[in-house]
Amino acid sequence: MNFDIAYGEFGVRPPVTKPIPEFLIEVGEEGIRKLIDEHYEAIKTSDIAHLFPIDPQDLEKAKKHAADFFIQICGGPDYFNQSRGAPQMVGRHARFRIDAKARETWLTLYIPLLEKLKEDGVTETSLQSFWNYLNVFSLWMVNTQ
Ligand code: HEM
Repeated sequence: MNFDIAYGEFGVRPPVTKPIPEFLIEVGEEGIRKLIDEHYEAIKTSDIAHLFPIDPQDLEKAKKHAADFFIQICGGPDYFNQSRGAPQMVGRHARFRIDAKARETWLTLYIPLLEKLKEDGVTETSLQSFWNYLNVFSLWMVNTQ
């Protein structure tokens, strides 16, 4: 697996490829919810913690919305559209100051979690595809220089 982080020019949104369907098939909806939960838990002690909700109830909501989105983008039911409406991810992130370093932290926190999924038997092809999606789409969320 290649968990290299791509760097782009500020304001440029490279084309994104969705994760392959095998990722959801192998990990399952509950597995994706667990992955997102662990990512948010890891964020709590990182240098991007200040961007995220402190209130436990708000944090649980944030986890649910994010997991709904990832299940949907991985080819599952459209939970996010049903509960939140059109994704409009760039717009939803606009009120947070996300710079290249914040994105790098956000992405890096996924690496040990994906490595753990590999140990659990998820194929490298699926994990690579999910990583590639995160790697490229997270560039879109960088809104601060
Ligand atoms: C692949 C890239 C990303 C995806 C798909 C993604 C997805 C999401 C989704 C679905 C939500 C919930 C939006 C809502 O329901 O209103 C969200 C919220 C949020 N995201 Fe991201 N995100 C990405 C990258 C990032 C990055 C790089 C950062 C910052 C380093 C970030 C910070 C946040 C914050 C602060 C929230 C608000 C949490 C809350 O209060 O609900 N995101 N993101």
